[in-house]
Amino acid sequence: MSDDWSRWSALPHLVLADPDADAVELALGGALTVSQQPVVASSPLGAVVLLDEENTPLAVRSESHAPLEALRPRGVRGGEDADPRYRVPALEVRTRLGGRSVLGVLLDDVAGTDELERIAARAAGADDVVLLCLVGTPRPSYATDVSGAGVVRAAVALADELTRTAGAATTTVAVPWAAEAGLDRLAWPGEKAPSLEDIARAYGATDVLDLSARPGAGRQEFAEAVRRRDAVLAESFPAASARELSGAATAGVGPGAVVLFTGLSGSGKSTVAKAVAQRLEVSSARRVVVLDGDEVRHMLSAGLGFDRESRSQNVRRIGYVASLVAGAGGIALAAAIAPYEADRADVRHRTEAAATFVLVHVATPLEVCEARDRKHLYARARAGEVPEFTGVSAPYEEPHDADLVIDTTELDLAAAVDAVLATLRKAGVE
Ligand SMILES: Nc1ncnc2c1ncn2[C@@H]1O[C@H](COP(=O)(O)OS(=O)(=O)O)[C@@H](OP(=O)(O)O)[C@H]1O
Ligand SMILES: Nc1ncnc2c1ncn2[C@@H]1O[C@H](COP(=O)(O)OP(=O)(O)O)[C@@H](O)[C@H]1O
Repeated sequence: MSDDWSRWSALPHLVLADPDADAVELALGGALTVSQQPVVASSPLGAVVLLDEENTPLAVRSESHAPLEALRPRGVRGGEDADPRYRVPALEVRTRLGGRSVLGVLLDDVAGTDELERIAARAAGADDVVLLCLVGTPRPSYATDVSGAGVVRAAVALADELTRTAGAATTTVAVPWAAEAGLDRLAWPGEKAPSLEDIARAYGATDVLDLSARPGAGRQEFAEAVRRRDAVLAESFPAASARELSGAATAGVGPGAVVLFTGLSGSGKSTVAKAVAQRLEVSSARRVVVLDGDEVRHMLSAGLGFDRESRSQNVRRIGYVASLVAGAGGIALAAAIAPYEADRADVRHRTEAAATFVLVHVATPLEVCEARDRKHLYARARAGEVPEFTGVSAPYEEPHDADLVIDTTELDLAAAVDAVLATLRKAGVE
């Protein structure tokens, strides 16, 4: 990893769309050969710093065809699929399994019983099975209702069962790639793009079973059952009755909640919000949406700056969308600096008209946020390169109405998540 920020910060920056950021992570993890360094189609020639959509610097390329150099530990991005227990780089998995006979199974959806049987049959004689879950973007069109994190969770449970029944040690790995992103993205023009099988071999597989890119028999039956259910609801019930019936069968009843995480840049808002989302996906029947300030600024608030008026608009827009999600029964986890009391109050009032509002102050001290300086913004703000930077040259109005205050210096991530979930439960949201 290169820590020499002054060397690369002056280079042109390129924010990558998710499939390109996946390609970069795959390359940094050692899943591609040197000639298959990802192209990142729109990349300018020459030296460039590559960032993900959250503006986190991922890698630097010192000249057009030079290999990428990681700027993040192991090149791993954030996000709900990025649980470090499973998001292990190809090289590390390959090294761990070196010299053994390994069945690599490519999965991009939850496996059915029929697929489990195919894996067990093919695994006979193998020392190891690696379940390679393709968690990249976009999700395959037939499986968009299960998230990458969901596929990993189901595979972990499957791995335990396979280890017992097939007798081969089974591990699960989240692979930052989506078959639908197009393998051509992974090689320079004129170079040979790798196949999915090549990628599986880069993770140490000596035999490959590809179950991706098509729904299994059970999955097709399930889709058919859902279609039938929807048809019965439409034909045999008036709309209002159908809504109640399907709502009772699939989701939490009644309005949901907005959780607004406010605090300085680097305090831990996104990390805690995303971890809470991951836990709620398992424990709650409600749909969960994360609105991350940094990401929102690419779309909903594109073009807005960091002066008081722009921040105010940004936070109120986030609050508006979040309150719609909550009014529809979902849980919106919004992470934004939201430095002004008046804007936070606006979000509270808007939400409380239809749902529950919880304010979480992520009160990690400025010195700690500045020491973390994940995006090197504090250093640049101190150098006068980033004007109006919260905590340095722009104010942060401490909240007096927080439902929960957490300092991520004192609380580790799991404890912070527990505290947020307990606060939600206390507010009556499960
Ligand atoms: N001047 C200035 N001040 C504060 N932050 C800055 C600034 N310029 C860019 N950034 C980056 O933008 C992210 C904060 O955006 P938010 O939408 O959360 O801010 S706000 O609520 O509108 O104040 C923040 O991301 P996080 O670190 O995730 O908080 C910064 O990466
Ligand atoms: N207990 C903790 N909770 C959350 N983040 C933590 C914790 N300890 C260390 N960190 C680190 O602090 C940084 C917080 O960054 P981020 O979540 O993007 O903050 P924000 O969204 O507030 O800017 C991450 O690099 C994260 O790994």
